[in-house]
Amino acid sequence: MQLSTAALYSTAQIRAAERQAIDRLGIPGRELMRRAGAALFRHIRQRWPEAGELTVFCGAGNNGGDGYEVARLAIEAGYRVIVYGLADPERLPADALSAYRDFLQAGGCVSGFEPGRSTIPGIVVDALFGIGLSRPVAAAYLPAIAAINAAAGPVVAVDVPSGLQADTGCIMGDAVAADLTVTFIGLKQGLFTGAAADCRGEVVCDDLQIGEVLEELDPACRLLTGVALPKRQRSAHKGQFGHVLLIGGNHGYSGAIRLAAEAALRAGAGLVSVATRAAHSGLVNIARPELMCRAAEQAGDLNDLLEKATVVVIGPGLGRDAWAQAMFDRALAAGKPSVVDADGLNLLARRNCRRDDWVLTPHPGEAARLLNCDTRQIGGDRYAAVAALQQRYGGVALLKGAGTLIDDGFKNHVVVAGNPGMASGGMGDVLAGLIGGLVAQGFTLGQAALAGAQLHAAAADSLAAEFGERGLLAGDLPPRIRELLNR
Ligand SMILES: NC(=O)C1=CN([C@@H]2O[C@H](COP(=O)(O)OP(=O)(O)OC[C@H]3O[C@@H](n4cnc5c(N)ncnc54)[C@H](O)[C@@H]3O)[C@@H](O)[C@H]2O)[C@H](O)CC1
Ligand SMILES: [K+]
Repeated sequence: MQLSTAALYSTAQIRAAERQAIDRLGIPGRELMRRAGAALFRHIRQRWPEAGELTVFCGAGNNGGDGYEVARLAIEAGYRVIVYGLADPERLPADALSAYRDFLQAGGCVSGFEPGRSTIPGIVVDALFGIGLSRPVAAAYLPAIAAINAAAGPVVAVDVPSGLQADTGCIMGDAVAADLTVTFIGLKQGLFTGAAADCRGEVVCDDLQIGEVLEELDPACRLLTGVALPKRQRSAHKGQFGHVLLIGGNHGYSGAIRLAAEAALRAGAGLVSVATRAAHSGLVNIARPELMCRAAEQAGDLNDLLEKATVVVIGPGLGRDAWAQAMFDRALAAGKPSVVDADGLNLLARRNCRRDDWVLTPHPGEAARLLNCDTRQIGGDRYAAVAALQQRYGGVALLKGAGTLIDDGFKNHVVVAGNPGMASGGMGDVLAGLIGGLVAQGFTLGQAALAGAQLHAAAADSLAAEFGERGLLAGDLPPRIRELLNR
């Protein structure tokens, strides 16, 4: 399996790279800032070649220094430039203070920002905060963020959209919604998960010519951008592609297990069996005769199915009643590689056991139950949450949501594909079945989770591009997944 990925870094790693560049390569911080300003201006001119006006909002740190740099370059290029200083420039840190003084030297001047009165013409540059934002944005800055978001012109975020925490992707009170983020040195992990999807716009990275320093760092995590599955041998037969057993579809939820089972088939599993309520066993394979369907009303009804299964997917439409508990306990006792989703996770939260041979696929609410915390805490730091899930329950933890995270205990990956059209019932069932179908074919749990999450989101993006996001149905995905995984 071929994965296409990009390195993502923590702010601590970016700062370490800056220090290395300064100490080991002998590149002064002020020079790095000059390069940052030049990169910013280059991207602005490339993207908006007709523009001639810039409004720059500068904060109290070196992010603000980058703002003064780009303002100076714009003045020197003949742009009309307005700069709003949200903090006293004379108290800027050294590199930024030097950039500010060069800006004045070039004929620039700083205005005070007056909400509702100050004009914001042309391209808007957000240089309020970068990687230095660590706590909720101070109230004095909120009107400026609101004004930037209300501006008519395109918004360019310097390094990180201000208000977005660069390690967690959490919005610290309010955040700039940028059309373009020009980030420096390396991609920050917080740009690609959680609420960052509403702030980052398009992201371009300029390494400030110190990329060599980053290469020595082990990236905090990796951005998954593509997956390619190996071609099949001509002599292959279905026995080589495993047998998925899906357990779920309690009263009122037969559709969930049906969606998961179809996804397992479309993933390429050799055989797919469904164990569900007797009342549903005749329904689930209507219009999908390839599915084998068995009534299971007590634990013993699973015995022979578990024996034959390569992988078990437990949870879609399972419910939490006595039947669900019996199915869950029996399935776990079989000790087969498993994908645990939906109510399977809610039952697991009651037991809190740890294994190495399962993939857990919670959404934030299920993750909160598994970690006995509040859903807000999950959103507050999704990276910490997925790591906590993996450490506590073992195996592979996959935390769904914008910027799905996958932690296999060794490496953390982020899936940047996906869109709000996926916020509809059954999407999780399809993902669970897809991952099960990939495990059945011999991919490791980690590979199946990564490829499943990527293919699932990429299929949703492909369909949304063709038909729009609203009205995208979980059942639309399996055929498109099949197309993508054969490319
Ligand atoms: N040579 C270099 O260091 C380079 C830095 N680059 C740019 O610098 C920023 C990081 O700068 P830093 O000064 O560390 O922090 P920030 O400017 O991001 O912001 C911190 C600044 O804002 C104040 N602050 C922090 N949190 C809050 C808050 N919640 N409310 C209000 N004010 C807050 C804090 O006191 C500081 O004054 C990096 O992102 C790059 O843009 C260059 O790009 C490369 C060279
Ligand atoms: K910024």
